[in-house]
Amino acid sequence: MRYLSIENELNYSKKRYEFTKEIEYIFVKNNYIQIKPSIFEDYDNFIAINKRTPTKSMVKIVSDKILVLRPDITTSIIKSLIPRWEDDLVLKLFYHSTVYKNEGKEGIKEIRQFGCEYLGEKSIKADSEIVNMSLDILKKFGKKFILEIGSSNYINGLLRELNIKEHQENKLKSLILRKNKIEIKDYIEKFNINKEIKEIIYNLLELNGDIEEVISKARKFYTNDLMNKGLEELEEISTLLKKSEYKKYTNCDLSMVGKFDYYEGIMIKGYYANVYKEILSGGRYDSLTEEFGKSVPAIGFCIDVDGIMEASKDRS
Ligand SMILES: N[C@@H](Cc1c[nH]c[nH+]1)C(=O)O
Repeated sequence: MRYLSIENELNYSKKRYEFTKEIEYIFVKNNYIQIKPSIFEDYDNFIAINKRTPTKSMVKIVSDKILVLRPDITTSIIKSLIPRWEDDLVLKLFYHSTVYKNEGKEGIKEIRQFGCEYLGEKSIKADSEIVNMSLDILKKFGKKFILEIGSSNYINGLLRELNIKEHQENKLKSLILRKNKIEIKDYIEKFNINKEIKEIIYNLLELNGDIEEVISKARKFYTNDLMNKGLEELEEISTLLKKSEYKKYTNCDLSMVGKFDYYEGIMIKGYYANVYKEILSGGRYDSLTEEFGKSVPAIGFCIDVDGIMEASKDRS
């Protein structure tokens, strides 16, 4: 961010400080404990787990081995806690930290994040708390917002049917992420894919809207076991939302692709009408914990602090 003057920069810092206190308050009120994640990640370990993160976007440091300045805080927390995990532990953690991204000519971007992780709780109780807390935060800082809900199980189950190579799947995911219908169609034309599956992929971007309607629309198409699991998880969330005043601020998007590959279950993304980018993102990621030796239920999300500040210009 470029400031006009020192005075402007200080005003911005002051405002950011006040905002961080307000966000912090929401986590503390819900019994989350603050932690300070490590700034460094082992480069090889990180890319082995997060295959879709472009290596050129990482800020590398050469010491005895190659390290990176953390591109993701969730990976860093899980790597540190899971090897010491004791059965039946339930932890609710939050952090206020920075992730680093190498943007080439534009330089290194420091992205200030707030985030939380709810670990050790498998049941819908955790999913529900995370969805509600993300909506509490979105509501606090702007008038027009939406929480999109997707399912990694649904989309991964669908892509599994294509039987394509990992790099081809990643390419397709990036086209879906950009919601580029024409390119998606052109790309899958090349493969020898069953007609029914092609039909779902062509219609994937339309599987978007009211959660109940989207689930029933998706059920009319072919589904495999993983896709069904995804729809069942969404049904649970949908049942909870029915009773909530927040339902009108939610939307289901079955074409949602997570920023990271570790999601396994529901995914969420939060947007404000007056900010062009995603402000909040997260989801369930139990499988990431298995990479570090133990299967622990895990769900969380992060918020872009500067994005929240931009959105709040519209705050009532
Ligand atoms: N670390 C994720 C957000 C998240 C937290 N917990 C789960 N997901 C991100 O940066 O987008």
